[in-house]
Amino acid sequence: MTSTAPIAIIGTGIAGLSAAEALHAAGYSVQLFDKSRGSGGRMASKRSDAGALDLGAQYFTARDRRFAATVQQWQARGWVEEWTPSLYQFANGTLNPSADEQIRWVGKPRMSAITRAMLGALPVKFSCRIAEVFRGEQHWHLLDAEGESHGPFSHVIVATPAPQASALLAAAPKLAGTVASVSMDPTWAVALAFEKPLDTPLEGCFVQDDVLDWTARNRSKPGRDTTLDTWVLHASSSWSRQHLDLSKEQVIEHLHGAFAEMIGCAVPAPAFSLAHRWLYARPSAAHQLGALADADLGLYACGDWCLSGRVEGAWLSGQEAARKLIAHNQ
Ligand SMILES: Cc1cc2nc3c(=O)[nH]c(=O)nc-3n(C[C@H](O)[C@H](O)[C@H](O)COP(=O)(O)OP(=O)(O)OC[C@H]3O[C@@H](n4cnc5c(N)ncnc54)[C@H](O)[C@@H]3O)c2cc1C
Ligand SMILES: NC(=O)C1=CC=CN([C@@H]2O[C@H](COP(=O)(O)OP(=O)(O)OC[C@H]3O[C@@H](n4cnc5c(N)ncnc54)[C@H](O)[C@@H]3O)[C@@H](O)[C@H]2O)C1
Repeated sequence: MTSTAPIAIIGTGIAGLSAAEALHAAGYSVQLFDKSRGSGGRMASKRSDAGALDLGAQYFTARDRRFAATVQQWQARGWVEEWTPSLYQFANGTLNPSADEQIRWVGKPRMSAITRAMLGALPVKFSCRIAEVFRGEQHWHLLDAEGESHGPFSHVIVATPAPQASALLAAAPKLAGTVASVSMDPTWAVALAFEKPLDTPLEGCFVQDDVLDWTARNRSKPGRDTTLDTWVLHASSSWSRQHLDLSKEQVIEHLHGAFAEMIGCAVPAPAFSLAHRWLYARPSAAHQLGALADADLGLYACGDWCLSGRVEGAWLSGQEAARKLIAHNQ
């Protein structure tokens, strides 16, 4: 397809932005869309009375050579820093230190700093939920939830969680079928902030119990607001699924209780609390899809669900979508 129309990218999480960066660097023009008010998706940070809180991705590792090289560049630009928490694990009702040698990265001063910087000056429309992707005679067009049409576009990259991608890929039934077979698990996240620091050295903890999966001292990450002692708690996938429709107040109460039982020090009532439900937090299983493409049509899909369900997998999937698109147009 020869065209000077831009490429539409739906989703400004790390996968969509990874694809956007690669395409922009190769000389293509892109137009991004996101239903949210800002970029980041599951790497977004919530601004709150207790400062910015990382409610989704907590840190990320870089095991792939290409991703590791990119993270080095991010570090050189001041977008990320190593986080070296005092790590614990909680299993069989016992809390134990669990230090390791793994390098863990976080965005600085908040997780969303990475996608904010990647977005730079690329054209984007926020608060724009795309409801339909359809093809005209020569080009693609997008219809948003308000009924407004966007286009023309030469290609479309769908970079949303799999369950949100199915409907957008209806023009390519094979891709839509593959996406429909990917299921994703929810995660309830709760943030608690205490006036007085809790009397514990713990800064990150892998939890194996019925309710929790993970807890972290948000303010132990580099560059965070330290006025209050802020904590982020993640419920396990199974608990989250079983309690999907609980009110936020009830979720806070349950997770606060489980946290107090686990942490081994006095936990007062928090000065501040909030809950957030991630409906599509992580793929139920890892896949080896790379990125999906119907290159003849010009429709692509990428996201963490194509690979590992982690920040690294999402970034790699975005790179793969861009690579496939560029290769087909050479
Ligand atoms: C609670 C939680 C904890 C996690 N912890 C870690 C961790 O510690 N380490 C790690 O490596 N990974 C972690 N992850 C996973 C990591 O956050 C994801 O793998 C990664 O951020 C996914 O990026 P993505 O670009 O594929 O998708 P997303 O970040 O979900 O981006 C998709 C974007 O598409 C937008 N969108 C969706 N539908 C539409 C539509 N119709 N129109 C317009 N826009 C739309 C969304 O608003 C969103 O911005 C965690 C995730 C969660 C939820
Ligand atoms: N809650 C959600 O919705 C999540 C969605 C997607 C990912 N989530 C968590 O992200 C991290 C990232 O995984 P990783 O990059 O492979 O990191 P890791 O630090 O290597 O941890 C992987 C896994 O190994 C166990 N583990 C690692 N280090 C220790 C340790 N020092 N002590 C005990 N156990 C350790 C632990 O089970 C880790 O989960 C990962 O945590 C995803 O769960 C959440």
